[in-house]
Amino acid sequence: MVEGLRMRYGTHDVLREVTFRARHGEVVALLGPNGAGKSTTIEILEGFRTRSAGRVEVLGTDPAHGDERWRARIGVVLQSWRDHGKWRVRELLAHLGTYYAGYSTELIRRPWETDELIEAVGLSARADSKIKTLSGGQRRRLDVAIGIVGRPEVLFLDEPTAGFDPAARREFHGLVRGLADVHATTVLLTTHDLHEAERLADRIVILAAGRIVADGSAEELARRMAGEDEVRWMRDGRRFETSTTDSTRFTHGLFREHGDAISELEVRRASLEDTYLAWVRETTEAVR
Ligand SMILES: Nc1ncnc2c1ncn2[C@@H]1O[C@H](COP(=O)(O)OP(=O)(O)OP(=O)(O)O)[C@@H](O)[C@H]1O
Repeated sequence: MVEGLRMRYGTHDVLREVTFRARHGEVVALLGPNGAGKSTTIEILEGFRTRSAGRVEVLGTDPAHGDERWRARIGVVLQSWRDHGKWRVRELLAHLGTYYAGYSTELIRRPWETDELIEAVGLSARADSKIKTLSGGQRRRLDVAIGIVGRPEVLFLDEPTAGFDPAARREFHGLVRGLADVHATTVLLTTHDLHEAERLADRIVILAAGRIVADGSAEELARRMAGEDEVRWMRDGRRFETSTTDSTRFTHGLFREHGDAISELEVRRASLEDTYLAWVRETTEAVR
């Protein structure tokens, strides 16, 4: 839960009145362009940054005052573990898991059993490999395994698929969906990619220039983001152009009125991406 969150660096407001909520077991994508404030938001929720104002709660606790028990319930996927190249996958995960052993609850046994975890992230074939020999995609899976070894109730992923090829991206989406659907993990991830957010998230929160521009399911946003189509045509040797939210109705009217006099009709539908980019542009210009 985030309410009226603000973050200021010096005189620069990076987050202004940011408010949103993630429900239990939901995948929420924080979507926005570079510099929108996504990482800042996620780092405040992880307890790694101190906010300037507003209310924030993760699992009922203010992250600024989260104790070890709270931290054991949170998973954070950081950048790759480059320092542990000589460790083997199973070895590292078993070792990191020991930190969580004292934090089991009646419902959740911590840590995740090492081989089960390795299988869940699709690394069984590499369980005995040294980390430095993993491919980029496999390394990212290991990063996720490290983030979830304590069976977190909430998982934070900051741009998890940056640098992935399309196949690796799709597999990764399956992994994240599985965590939410099978293990009821609440997931908050950041991305620049509208299509990724649409495919993966139950809810999309669009952030631009430190403000929330929109918040809803992909379908809700698609409905709200139905922007204006462009219609072009020729009549009596003249070129016409208009924008309309209902191009079908408009062209019906056009033919009813002018019939055969219409030629070279063109309809260009606004894509979700056009509207997303327009919203981001408007917000960014408004705060300048
Ligand atoms: N420690 C800091 N000191 C001053 N300004 C900062 C600091 N950290 C971030 N900023 C500024 O805050 C703004 C938001 O940055 P943030 O990293 O949260 O954006 P982002 O949406 O995650 O962007 P990206 O997609 O590029 O990672 C940027 O203008 C950035 O320059």
